[in-house]
Amino acid sequence: MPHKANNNVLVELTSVSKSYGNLHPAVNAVNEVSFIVSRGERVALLGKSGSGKSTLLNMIAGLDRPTVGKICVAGRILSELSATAIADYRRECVGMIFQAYNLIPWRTALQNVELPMVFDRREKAERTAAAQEALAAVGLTERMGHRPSELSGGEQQRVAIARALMNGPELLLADEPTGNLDSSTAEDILESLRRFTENSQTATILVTHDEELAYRFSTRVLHMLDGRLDHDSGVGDV
Ligand SMILES: Nc1ncnc2c1ncn2[C@@H]1O[C@H](COP(=O)(O)OP(=O)(O)OP(=O)(O)O)[C@@H](O)[C@H]1O
Repeated sequence: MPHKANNNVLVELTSVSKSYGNLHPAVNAVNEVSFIVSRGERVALLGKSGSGKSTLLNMIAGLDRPTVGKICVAGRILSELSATAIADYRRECVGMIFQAYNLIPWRTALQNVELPMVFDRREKAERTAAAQEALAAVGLTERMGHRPSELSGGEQQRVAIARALMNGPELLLADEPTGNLDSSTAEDILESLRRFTENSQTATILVTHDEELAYRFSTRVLHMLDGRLDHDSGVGDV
């Protein structure tokens, strides 16, 4: 029977490994990892410090390349893309959020959110309106003119979410996004991320070492251990 393509598959990793062979002894940060993420899923990558979570996320983001193995996202095989095509992939397909927010300190919230649209064909006024709408969606209408140092940690992370969603990504990647936040602010942030996957054409992969958070947030938890995928549990399986 001919193989039937599953249009729901957004991310597919096949035997992905990453080693830092120039070090002695060589470090196998990620070892033979394979998994599929379908549209509509919220997946947590859970593991202890050093288990390879960030390395894996960065490879899916196109920030780093596997030593061996294949990563396919939204029909693009990342290892076959040129540097320009990887930049297009990152801009068109991926939104990324980090624990440290990574906002530009001398720019306002609005300017930070407008930033990913610099290559956009839209008029400046249209881009500003889109950024205002994104900030309103995360509840920051009153804070648009503030710089990061004038915002709380939770507000800064919401600006980072608005920025990550600005180009309409299919895949949202979040690396310990609530690591610096108190629990109630963290819950607000997770709620914003959950809303993203309400549109079933998208998916989120969230890296965390916090087991409770992983199960609370996601529909599926991938356990990493020493660079390997230890097990894969649907929420409700445990
Ligand atoms: N650029 C690098 N050069 C050499 N080794 C690296 C590099 N980046 C990561 N590693 C090593 O790869 C392994 C996995 O690191 P990684 O940051 O992916 O783990 P992690 O699970 O995200 O950890 P944490 O939760 O502490 O961020 C670690 O042993 C780390 O020391």
